[in-house]
Amino acid sequence: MHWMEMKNDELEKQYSPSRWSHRMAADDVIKAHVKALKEGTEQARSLAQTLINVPYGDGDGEKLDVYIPRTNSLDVNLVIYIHGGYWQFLSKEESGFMAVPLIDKDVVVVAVGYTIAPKGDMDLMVSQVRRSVVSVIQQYSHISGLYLCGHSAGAHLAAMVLSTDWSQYSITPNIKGAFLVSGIFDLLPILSTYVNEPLKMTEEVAVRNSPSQLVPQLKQSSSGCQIVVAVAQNDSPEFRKQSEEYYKALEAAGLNVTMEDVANTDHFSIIEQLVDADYHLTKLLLKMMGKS
Ligand SMILES: N[C@@H](CC(=O)c1ccccc1NC=O)C(=O)O
Repeated sequence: MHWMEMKNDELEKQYSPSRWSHRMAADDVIKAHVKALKEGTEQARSLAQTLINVPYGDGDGEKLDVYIPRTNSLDVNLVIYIHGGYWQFLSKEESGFMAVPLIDKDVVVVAVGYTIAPKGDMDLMVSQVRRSVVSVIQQYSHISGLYLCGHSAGAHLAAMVLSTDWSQYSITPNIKGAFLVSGIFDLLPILSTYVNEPLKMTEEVAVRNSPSQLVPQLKQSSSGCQIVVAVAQNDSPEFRKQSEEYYKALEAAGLNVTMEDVANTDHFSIIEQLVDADYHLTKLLLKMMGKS
């Protein structure tokens, strides 16, 4: 069924990822998610050299964390991770969880902070992640490749970075690859749901911040980027459709894109498992960077 034909309670259910997990009750899966991300981040902070709270702008909350490998290699890749949480939950403080297996392969991991709603609005968050990427490139100009990874709302923000008209910025980033994990690429369906309560997006805001509307701009700005659209087997039908349709639009535009339907995962485990070096998506990310 198309989202426009759904009753509001069905639409809200489709956009409540926790209600589709096969592992636990809705409240428990969110609690377990936050716990897993926190513990993973603590582990990474204890094992890696870190730079915490590096500013990328003058605004409140415009800070990022860097997880640094112990290496003498000249071939160092960098992954910028953009956290999820419906643009209203989570922060960079629990977003370093995937650093350990990457650091082991000489990859620098950056976890970006941005101003979640209700303090921040959609335009601000999009502007922040774009500026964070510019700042990282300016500080780490010697890296051999820049990659993006985002989960859920963070996959939306990563897709918005790929869709940037960089003429307004001081440099044009060369993003080699992007992992868009369980993302939302069309914001119109959530306008009438609880998700939009703190965001207070108007239709105009939702349209200008929807990657699905910006595929021609992405084609111009990120034609060389290798894009992976990953979705969980147990994501809701609407979430699965969002990924499928965005993948098809990128494919039709001639972009280098692949779709990964990750078996035995839900909206939360699909990203939590990046703490594990043997997880399918960890291996795929390292393979993309030529590291295995
Ligand atoms: N109402 C949402 C809540 C949610 O998405 C969420 C809540 C806390 C932390 C992260 C979340 N989502 C994805 O990262 C849900 O049903 O899952």
